[in-house]
Amino acid sequence: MIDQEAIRHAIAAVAGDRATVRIEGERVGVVIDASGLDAAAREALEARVRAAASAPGVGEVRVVSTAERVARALIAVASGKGGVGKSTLAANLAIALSRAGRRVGLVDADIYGPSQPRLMAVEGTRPTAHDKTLDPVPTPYGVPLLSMGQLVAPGKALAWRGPMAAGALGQLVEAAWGAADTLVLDLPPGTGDVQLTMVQKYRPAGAVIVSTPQDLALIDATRAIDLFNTAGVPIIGLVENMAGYTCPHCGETSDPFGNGGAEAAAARLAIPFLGRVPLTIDIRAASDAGTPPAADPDDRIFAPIAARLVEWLARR
Ligand SMILES: Nc1ncnc2c1ncn2[C@@H]1O[C@H](COP(=O)(O)OP(=O)(O)OP(=O)(O)O)[C@@H](O)[C@H]1O
Repeated sequence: MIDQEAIRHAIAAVAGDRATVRIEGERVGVVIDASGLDAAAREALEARVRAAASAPGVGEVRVVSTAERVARALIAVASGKGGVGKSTLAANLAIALSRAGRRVGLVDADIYGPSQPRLMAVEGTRPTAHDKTLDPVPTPYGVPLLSMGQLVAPGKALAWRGPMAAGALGQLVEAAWGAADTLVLDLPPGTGDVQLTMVQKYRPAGAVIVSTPQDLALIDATRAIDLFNTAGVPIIGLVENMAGYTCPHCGETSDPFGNGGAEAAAARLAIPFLGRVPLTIDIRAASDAGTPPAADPDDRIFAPIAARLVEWLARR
């Protein structure tokens, strides 16, 4: 006969209320809640629990720790319509956030035109899977990636209805992201059913709205904001892309669509203005070549926007 009370007492003495104990016959099973412990602390605690459980008469001791759960923030990057540079921004923000110290993964949910594999220089690389869980594809920029484009043939997903797209997105979001604390989510452009289902199902911590100066005039950005308001997702702020044209020859910036419109629009909509990204040939060429400008140590465009996101994440 083993002394169950004594064993429970000994385990509680070393593990407090982290341990859940089950004793059957001469077998002792212990589940340890390892949240907040690093690998070394978890192993040390497991060893102490094992020793405490190994009382006279005990035949077998099994100790398992629940995997450390990482609190992961999902940041949606969205736009009211296509072609405004949402994917470019998502890729560069993911890299800039990583350079700012966050552990970042990038999820490309754009079923209409998944462009992240090209932007992140891993076109043609397929993710592997284990136990039905996808392994994100490493990229040269320290930000692992999973893209709808890696899962389905080009054009196949176009006819998907909201729930199907959200189901596929689930596989990407719930992949083996390991220690990543931030997932940047490149949403499909527009504000239809597909986007709403995705947002409701995977509840991002916050959303970044991308728009061009002319897009703002067309109120597409307002619709994107409405989508998140409907879903109860906070808006982190607005980024103006293709703001002013910087001449590659003389370096001078001109504003064919006027200047300051986005800031005024953000103020009117009562959302923070996160910054402007100029329209430059360099950004286009770098995107096509799979060398995102945010990876450049001299980047002065995306780093300040990422700094505002880091601040927002720390405050929430
Ligand atoms: N600031 C910029 N300067 C120059 N070119 C840019 C800039 N931002 C985006 N582009 C270019 O504009 C095109 C569209 O950008 P991108 O694919 O990022 O837009 P999107 O909003 O994600 O579009 P889609 O709706 O197709 O997903 C790309 O060729 C990209 O390189």
